[in-house]
Amino acid sequence: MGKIFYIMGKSASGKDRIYSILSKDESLGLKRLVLYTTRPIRAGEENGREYYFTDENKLEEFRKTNRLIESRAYHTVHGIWTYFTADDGQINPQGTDYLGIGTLESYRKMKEYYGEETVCPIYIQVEDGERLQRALIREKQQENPRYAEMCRRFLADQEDFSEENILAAGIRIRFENDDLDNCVRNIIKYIKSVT
Ligand SMILES: Nc1ncnc2c1ncn2[C@@H]1O[C@H](COP(=O)(O)OP(=O)(O)OP(=O)(O)O)[C@@H](O)[C@H]1O
Repeated sequence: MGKIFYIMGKSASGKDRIYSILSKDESLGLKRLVLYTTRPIRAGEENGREYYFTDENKLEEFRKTNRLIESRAYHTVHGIWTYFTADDGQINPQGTDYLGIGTLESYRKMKEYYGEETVCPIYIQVEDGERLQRALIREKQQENPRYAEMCRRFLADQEDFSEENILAAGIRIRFENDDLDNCVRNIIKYIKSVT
């Protein structure tokens, strides 16, 4: 049985960067699990790489056909953005290992759907001040920086990823992303230890 390695962490903790490095590592051979979102595509993103950028109609289609594994709606300053995982045929954890990104809540639903032994959490953490600084630098590089949304996410993460919620989700191991290379090395070691 293959594993689904599931990356989680607060905003700007480095999930996308780490995901990108791990997905390219041939020695791991992880297949990318691409989620769906209704949020607008950001500069530098590509449809089908970070996410499938889609709309509410597609979400409803998956819901009606019972193929919606999990969905979460964020009430952003730009309207409601929904992120979701759908059983669209891309996941067949028989021998293949997958790599995905999600939240604590979606991790819980993934465990319900695929079984606890299949879904392995990779929780990334960064000191708050450093993380906010990285978020701001990243936002400034956008064509239309969304500073209010950045702040909203920073505050929302404090609750969503409270210590209580992290422990309740059953997350026991955490990977510190102060130095990216070192963090990735530790994650690779972990992945190889469970596959
Ligand atoms: N170890 C590191 N040192 C310095 N900068 C980093 C490090 N890791 C990631 N970054 C940078 O921090 C920013 C946030 O990283 P990234 O976009 O990967 O975070 P994320 O967790 O995917 O965020 P979000 O959930 O908001 O999309 C990026 O500009 C990234 O290049």
